[in-house]
Amino acid sequence: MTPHENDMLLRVALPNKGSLSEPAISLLRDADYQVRRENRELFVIDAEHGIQFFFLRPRDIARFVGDGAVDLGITGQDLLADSGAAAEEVLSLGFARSQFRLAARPGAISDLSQVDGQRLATSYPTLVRKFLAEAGVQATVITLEGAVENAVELGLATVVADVVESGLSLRNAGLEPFGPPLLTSEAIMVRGAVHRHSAKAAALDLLVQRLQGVLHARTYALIEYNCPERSLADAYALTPGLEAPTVSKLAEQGWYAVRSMVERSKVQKVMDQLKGIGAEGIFTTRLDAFRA
Ligand SMILES: Nc1ncnc2c1ncn2[C@@H]1O[C@H](COP(=O)(O)OP(=O)(O)OP(=O)(O)O)[C@@H](O)[C@H]1O
Ligand SMILES: O=P(O)(O)OC[C@H]1O[C@H](OP(=O)(O)OP(=O)(O)O)[C@H](O)[C@@H]1O
Ligand SMILES: [Mg+2]
Repeated sequence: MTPHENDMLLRVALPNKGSLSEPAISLLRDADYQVRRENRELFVIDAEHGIQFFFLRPRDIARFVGDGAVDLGITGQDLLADSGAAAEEVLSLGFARSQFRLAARPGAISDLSQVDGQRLATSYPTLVRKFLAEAGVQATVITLEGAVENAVELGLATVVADVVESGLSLRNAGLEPFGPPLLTSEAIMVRGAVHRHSAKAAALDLLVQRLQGVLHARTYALIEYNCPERSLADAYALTPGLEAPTVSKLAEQGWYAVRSMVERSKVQKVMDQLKGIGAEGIFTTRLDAFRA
């Protein structure tokens, strides 16, 4: 492919390391895109789908999308907020879920107002400065690349503001979160201003549709059961599905077969409840792929 032909390709930025990288790549693989990196390539071309995938630092992705250097990218809501980029969120991806919290030594600081006049370490200075300004709190913000929790032990700061998932990193550093989370975050797909009628728009729409399908297939299972006529209304309420359950008459008088989508995380509970209203032969099937 010549450089000119590359101009026709949709440019998609993928995180090259960190918490977002592996799940982002496996999401695209599940949607049948060619994102295999053999030798640490900086980009790969999926010619079949008209896409050039760039592997970039997670922190730079929102900016590249906002600037129009790439058309689409996977990043985190917190990274997008910190970048200040004009990128539009198009899809939540359901991984890299975290909160962004303030933390300090237990007993030292327990309330946002006490942050006033303190030294605060973070890797998200723009996000933190905005939050502090809105809260009317003044603090000296110290920007670090990572391992922010160490800043207190090192005497660099009394407060940290960082990503918290399990809370283990904070506990290991002898720190405790306080105050409300600055935000909750998860991985997202962001887009810039792709022209609606360009060839790229079709590739973009297809990609978003496919990813939505994979996410749906990961979230839902198909549930099927036999239900006595008297319990049908209860059954619909328990398994409303995405639109409506499919119901067909069984050969046995007064019985119906019901098929519906159910959230995977709720399968066992829904089965208990279906049993409770007299349903029988209840089973679920995992979805490989899904399209609304
Ligand atoms: N431990 C974690 N659990 C869940 N999400 C996380 C975790 N650490 C970071 N994230 C999220 O991952 C996204 C990417 O952050 P980042 O690139 O800093 O990842 P990282 O795993 O911290 O990588 P690095 O090793 O480069 O610091 C952010 O949206 C952040 O909220
Ligand atoms: O609450 P936890 O489950 O412990 O996860 C949160 C930690 O994970 C990330 O750190 P990472 O390992 O990416 O190192 P970093 O601080 O250098 O980014 C994040 O920056 C927190 O430190
Ligand atoms: Mg990190």
